[in-house]
Order: sequence, then structure tokens, then C-alpha cells
Amino acid sequence: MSITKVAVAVAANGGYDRPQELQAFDDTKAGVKGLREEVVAQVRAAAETAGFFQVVNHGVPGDAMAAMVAAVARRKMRRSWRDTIFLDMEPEPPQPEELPEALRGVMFEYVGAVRKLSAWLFELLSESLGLAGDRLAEMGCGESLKVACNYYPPCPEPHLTLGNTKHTDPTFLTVLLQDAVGGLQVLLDHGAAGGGGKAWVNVPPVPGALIINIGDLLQLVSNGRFKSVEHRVLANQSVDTARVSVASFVDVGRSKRQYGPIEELTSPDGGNPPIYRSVTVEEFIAHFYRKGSEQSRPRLDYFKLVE
Ligand SMILES: O=C(O)CCC(=O)C(=O)O
Ligand SMILES: [Fe+2]
Repeated sequence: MSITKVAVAVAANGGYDRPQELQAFDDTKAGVKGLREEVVAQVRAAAETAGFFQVVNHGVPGDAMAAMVAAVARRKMRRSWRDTIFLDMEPEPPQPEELPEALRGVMFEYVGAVRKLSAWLFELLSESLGLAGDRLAEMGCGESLKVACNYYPPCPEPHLTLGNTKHTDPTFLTVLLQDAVGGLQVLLDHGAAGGGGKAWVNVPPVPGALIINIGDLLQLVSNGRFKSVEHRVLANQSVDTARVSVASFVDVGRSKRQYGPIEELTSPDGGNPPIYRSVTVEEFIAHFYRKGSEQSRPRLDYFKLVE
């Protein structure tokens, strides 16, 4: 698999006032060592700042992406400005008949391709932390996969509500497929050049691309180097077209295992102590669902060792 373009929502000088253009890599150099290093550097830059990037030539078949979007769009449920169906796909895949009928034909193919992509991304992310390529996979990062199929009907008064309120993803990594409607926004620092403060930045639909974002647990194990960044979805402003997205949450399977900052990334006696304590996934999720856990402070702060 080769990524020939990586879009990184980071501008120069550490500020992110505007998303950078898609960075094009020369296809003919795919596989050359220098290209991999360049991709690893791009992934590192994105993961350490915006926490979001888009990938194309990712190995997930375009037909499967289109079929997923069409299947979710067919469900047409209108209970709220978002209707989500959650499917637990790994480590224990459901029987086909347990899936909504519209998704049955494509779900397993799509999920298989997303798992391959995420295994490859974990390699790049490990390398971009200066670790062996299999370090994150070894920790069981890709064992669990939950898929949220989101359906956002057109909203007559979109300025009064949101499609999806501000949040970070409580997982390791999210692979997000969005259709062409748009509305996803990420909360980024302006940087010193932009006068400080934060601003909502659109994550524009790019045909054929998948959005990758860092989740809370990857921020924790990377000792805060990778950023799990807040995002939201505006209410659908279109008059007659529903917006569809499919979020694949890639996570750890074993809920009793402890996860803390990776040892090689910290130097307790030097200038780089662990900033989070170890947690079990069970404990982390319990905190996630605790009422008010995300009112004002980032959820991960709860597990911080140092202020
Ligand atoms: O619909 C989207 O684009 C984003 C959805 C999302 O952030 C989520 O399901 O966690
Ligand atoms: Fe999300």
C-alpha cells in the first residue's frame, strides 16, 4: 500500500490558521525509502498538532466507500439532526443477519480494508514516534473496531443546533469516511502568528479521501505528543440532501489491560516525565460516560500526573 498524498491541516510556524494544501508526492517514487520518511514526517507533523489528516490511495476500495455511504443514506431515519447506528465489528464480528440489511453486502469488505489501513497507519505512527514499526500493534491497538454510521438529515434551522456536539474520540484512532456535503470542523490553535486563541476549521470533503484522527488513548500512550483534538459537525445546511459519515473507531480489545505513556517516550529522571498515569480501558470508558466529565476540561486531564 502506498499513500501518495497526505493532507495535513497544519500551516507553517506552528500555527494552523489555514489548512495546508494537499501535499502531492511523486507516484513514481512510491516505495523509495525517502518517500516513506517523508510520509512518516507528514504523519508526525499532523498527529502532533492538528490531530487530523486526510489520506488518499489508502487501499480502501472506492466502490466499497461509495456503497457504505449509499447504504447509510438509504436508512432515512429522522429522529434528530443525527441518527447513528453503532456496530461492533471486531474482535467478535457479528453474523451477517445481525447487520442492517442495507449494510450486509459491503460491511465486511469495508471493515477488512479499514483494518488493513489502520495496521499500516499504526506502523507509520510508531515510526513517527521513533519506535519500532510494530510497537503500537504489539500493544493491541488495533484489536477492536466499532463502526458508527451517522446520518444527518437536512436541518431547516441549522444555525440553532449542531449535527454532532464538540468532542474528542475516546479511542486510539478514527478512520472517518464523509460524503461530499461537508460540515465537519476541528478546533485548532491559531498559533502566535494568528493572535493566539482557537478557531473552528473546516475539514473539507476530498473525493476518495479518508480522514484520520488521533483518539484520546493514543494521546495518552504517546505521553501527549500526539493530539486528540476536539471536533464537531455543523447541522446539515443543505435543503434536500442528507449528510452521511462512517466513523471506524480503532481501539484496544482487552478492557482490563493497563495503558500508560510508552516507556521509551519518557525519561522519568530527565526532562520528560510521564504526564499521564496508567489506566485500564474499562476505567477510561467509565470516566467517559461519567456525567459532566467533559464539561470544561479535556477529558484526559483527569488522568494527568502533573499539571
Ligand atoms: O460525522 C462526522 O464527520 C464526524 C463524526 C464524529 O466525530 C464521530 O462519530 O465521532
Ligand atoms: Fe468524533
